[in-house]
Amino acid sequence: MTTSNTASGDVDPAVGEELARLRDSIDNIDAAVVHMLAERFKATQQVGHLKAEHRLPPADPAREARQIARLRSLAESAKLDPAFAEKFLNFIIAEVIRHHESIAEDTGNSTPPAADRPPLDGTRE
Ligand SMILES: C=C(O[C@@H]1C=C(C(=O)O)C=C[C@H]1O)C(=O)O
Repeated sequence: MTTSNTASGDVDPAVGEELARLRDSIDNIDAAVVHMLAERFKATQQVGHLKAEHRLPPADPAREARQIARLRSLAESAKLDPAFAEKFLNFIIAEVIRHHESIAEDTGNSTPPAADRPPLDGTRE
């Protein structure tokens, strides 16, 4: 078996260089994720204000179901675990819904609990 550590306990310089190169790449990706999330939240904040203004409910479960199906499919194509992609999207959406609820409260336009909400596509049973 090859070892990447020297007798003194230091990491082999070649391994250290490879680790640093990979970590540079990870740092760039993390920065891109943060910037993309910031842009996404800017857009969802606008949706939150639009919904509050028009007394629409903060959450739209039908839209979420479509997004999850789409993201799972994209994840499969990209060889990313679809269950992880779904959990990640749900985590973000939960935060967005919290923002929308607080925008609605601040606007004085809170909507009734989910069971009493009309569907967003305009259909009523
Ligand atoms: C942003 C919206 O509001 C909520 C948040 C969503 C999201 O973060 O993608 C999707 C659906 C809604 O539950 C929306 O209705 O489009």
